[in-house]
Amino acid sequence: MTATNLHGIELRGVHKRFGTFTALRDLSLTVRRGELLALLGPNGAGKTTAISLMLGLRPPSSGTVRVFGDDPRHGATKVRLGAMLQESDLPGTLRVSELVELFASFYPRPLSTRDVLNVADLAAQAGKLGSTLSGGQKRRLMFALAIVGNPDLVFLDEPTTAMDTQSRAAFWAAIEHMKASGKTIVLTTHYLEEAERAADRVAVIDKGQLVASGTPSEVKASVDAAKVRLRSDLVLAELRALPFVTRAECDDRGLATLHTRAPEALLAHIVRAGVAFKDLEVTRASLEDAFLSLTAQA
Ligand SMILES: Nc1ncnc2c1ncn2[C@@H]1O[C@H](COP(=O)(O)OP(=O)(O)OP(=O)(O)O)[C@@H](O)[C@H]1O
Repeated sequence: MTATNLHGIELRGVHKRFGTFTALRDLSLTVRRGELLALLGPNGAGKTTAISLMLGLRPPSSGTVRVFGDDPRHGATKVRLGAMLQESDLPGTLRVSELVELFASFYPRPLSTRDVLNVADLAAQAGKLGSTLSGGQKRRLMFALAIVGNPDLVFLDEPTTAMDTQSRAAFWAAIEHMKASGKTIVLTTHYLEEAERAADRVAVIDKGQLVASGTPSEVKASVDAAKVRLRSDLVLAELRALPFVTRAECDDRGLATLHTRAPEALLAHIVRAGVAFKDLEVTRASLEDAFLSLTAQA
């Protein structure tokens, strides 16, 4: 097996232009087999465009896209992929189970309709017409259609939008199950706490460019990852001069906020220097804080 084949997906120097507008700029990204990658970015960042390239729905303007070492537009690769896109029209005259069966017929080794309806929490709606489903049920149906072909690689574009708490829990349980069986999953979401919990790696795209990638912890550590709050006799200039401090503020009641990537080292220095302090509070950045900082949306 070559190094390329070890990758589920490999994008190299990908540009995608729509007329004069550049939606993706020099995007290089790999997704390893069996991992869950969360593609994050503000509205219009280029996430859906990137997914459409990985699915082979569109060619890149330049650069290369490989899925399981091959062009995703090849038929042999296509049948290994499943996708749940943001907008999809379905024939409203077919029942849920009929739609699942129809999609199953496109694939060489599909899952059983019964299993898929159970996994997607849709067993109770099996006899309903597609057009009569609620918004959340429609998302669950789209999920069912994405997985019925038993794909090795699944793309899920904002899968949990419109799902209620119970559907969301069922969805994440299904994802865990798919991960455990070795599937590769790429999803986009605006729910960063979900990405933080479920993703092996995240990639943050802003204005068509990759601005960060790595495990959620690595991405958090790439920004001012923690805030240390305390009261001391140090004045603002002294606080700012402390090692490991990237930024510092002080409110009018003397409570200082020190931004740092190394809260432990900063505190060790403060203690060693014999600085007296009280009201200590250390807060780690969430993935949401890192995202806002990376995409300058704060
Ligand atoms: N077919 C197209 N023709 C022209 N511009 C397009 C086309 N498809 C996408 N774009 C533009 O490319 C940019 C990226 O769009 P894309 O849908 O990939 O963003 P996104 O990150 O998925 O956003 P969202 O979070 O809102 O779904 C946007 O500015 C969009 O208007």
